Amino acid sequence: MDQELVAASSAGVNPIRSGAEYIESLRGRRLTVYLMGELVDEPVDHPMIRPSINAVARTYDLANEEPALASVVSPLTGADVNRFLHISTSSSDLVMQNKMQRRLGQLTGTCFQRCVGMDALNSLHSVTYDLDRRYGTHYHARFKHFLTRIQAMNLVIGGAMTDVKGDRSRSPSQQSDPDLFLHVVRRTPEGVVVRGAKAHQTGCINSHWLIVMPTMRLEATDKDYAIVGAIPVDATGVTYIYGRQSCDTRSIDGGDVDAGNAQFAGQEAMIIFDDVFIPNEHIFLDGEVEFASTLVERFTCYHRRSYVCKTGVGDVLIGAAATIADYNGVERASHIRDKLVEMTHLNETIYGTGIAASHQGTEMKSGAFLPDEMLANVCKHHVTRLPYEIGRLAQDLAGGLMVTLPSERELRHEKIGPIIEKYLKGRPEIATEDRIRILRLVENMTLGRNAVGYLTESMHGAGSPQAQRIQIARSMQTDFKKDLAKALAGVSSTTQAEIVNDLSTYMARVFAPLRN
Ligand SMILES: Cc1cc2nc3c(=O)[nH]c(=O)nc-3n(C[C@H](O)[C@H](O)[C@H](O)COP(=O)(O)OP(=O)(O)OC[C@H]3O[C@@H](n4cnc5c(N)ncnc54)[C@H](O)[C@@H]3O)c2cc1C
Repeated sequence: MDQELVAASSAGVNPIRSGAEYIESLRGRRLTVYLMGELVDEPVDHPMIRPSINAVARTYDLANEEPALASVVSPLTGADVNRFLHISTSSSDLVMQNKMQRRLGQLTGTCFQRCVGMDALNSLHSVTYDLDRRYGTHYHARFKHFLTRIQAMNLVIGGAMTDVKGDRSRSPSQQSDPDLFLHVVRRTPEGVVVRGAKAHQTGCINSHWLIVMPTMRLEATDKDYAIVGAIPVDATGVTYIYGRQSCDTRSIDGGDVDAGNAQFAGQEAMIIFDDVFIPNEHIFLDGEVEFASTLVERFTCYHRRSYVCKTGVGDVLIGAAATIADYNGVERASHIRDKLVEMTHLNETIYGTGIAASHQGTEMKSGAFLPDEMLANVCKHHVTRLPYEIGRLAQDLAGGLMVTLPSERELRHEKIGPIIEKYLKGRPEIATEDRIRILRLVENMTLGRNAVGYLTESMHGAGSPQAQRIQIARSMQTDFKKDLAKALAGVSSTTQAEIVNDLSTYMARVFAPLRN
């Protein structure tokens, strides 16, 4: 076995052959992991982390249970390797990746955390090759050597691309704090030292190695940010700050009902790289700024009338989305403004149908007025859909941080708090805590406790969507509409005047004279 690689990754001395062996390979690594304001002693045994480890373990077991689906003969080792570590060399390979992904989704019902790594490996294969051809460098051979060893040991790779990014309107070298994108701070003959932070990192604590990559197109002034390298998960200087997921503490409440899926879960954490050394043999791009975009491009791919109440809630959500765009420094971007216009358009569509239902109310014999039945049902039917789209757009504007933020305990933590303050900064003049508060509000309204009212209650309150469709079908006067069409097309002898005289039910309300 490759003792150097084993030592560097703290995995066992033999290749990992099963999910159980994979779980054992993660023990005793002495990672620095903060969760809910405390250092985690052994992530493998933590009840909030373990379901995510179980999901990765399933990728190993599937390779044994269905080898044709989840393993493949590697041209690098000549042996069977897990498909997540294989470089696709045919469209069939790519198709088989998708089939394996679909199956694992069926088996775990969650994110099994290995796709970013797989996609990073596949994109780096061609990027390092093209780099060498352009510059006469030797990245491709290095990369293949690294991958061969990873395949032989059957390890998990995490793909660390997304930087914390600070003010989104500024490039890496224009940020008020240079560490808001991972960059090289020192060079030695043996390698480079990097500093920065990567956000939303899927399965990073469950991996053996991380591959850090630039997150966006870079300019000549961003040369030190153009760095791709492999880092063992337990490298000196690496700290993990675990993300909170909505309802995550249900896994420590006892029982296995309320968690919904007690066995499997995803995992995201923020990774702090505090002067981490990468030796030359694990560097796959260094300074070739124009290849950053090549890498990124190759890597990358929503109550009837009274439910107008939801438009008030929607106003708050639109305000939160506009605020986070402001805090991120992107408020003037045309697509951000357009999404705010779209959110407002959808919100006012609910209001418009609701207020029209009331406006077109009819007097009952008691003297009381009844809202228009058709329009009230159309309003509620919109409510079963449009808040979801408004929420989707709010999540779009919020960014992924709303679901991967560390807890308030980390924010208040003596040691980790200042790191959170530094790395979760958006526009420099905005307090990090204010940015976090708005992101938590969007999370609360679209995924947390108040999503109960804004989303699921909108779906089912005052009747589930089908109840409105039945009412709409009853009032939609299709025969009247057919007659209109037939008269104009000349296939009927009924005149327009005769049809107009036949107005009834909903159409009678539509054309009723307005009363002052
Ligand atoms: C659950 C989850 C798992 C993830 N796993 C991984 C992982 O394993 N590895 C990894 O590297 N990344 C991972 N990501 C990160 C993912 O790629 C990012 O969330 C995504 O790229 C968006 O970045 P952001 O979250 O920083 O949002 P932001 O960049 O803050 O975007 C918020 C909004 O601002 C807009 N915006 C941003 N910048 C600009 C600009 N300059 N001009 C105009 N508009 C702009 C965006 O279009 C969006 O509408 C994960 C994310 C999530 C939510």
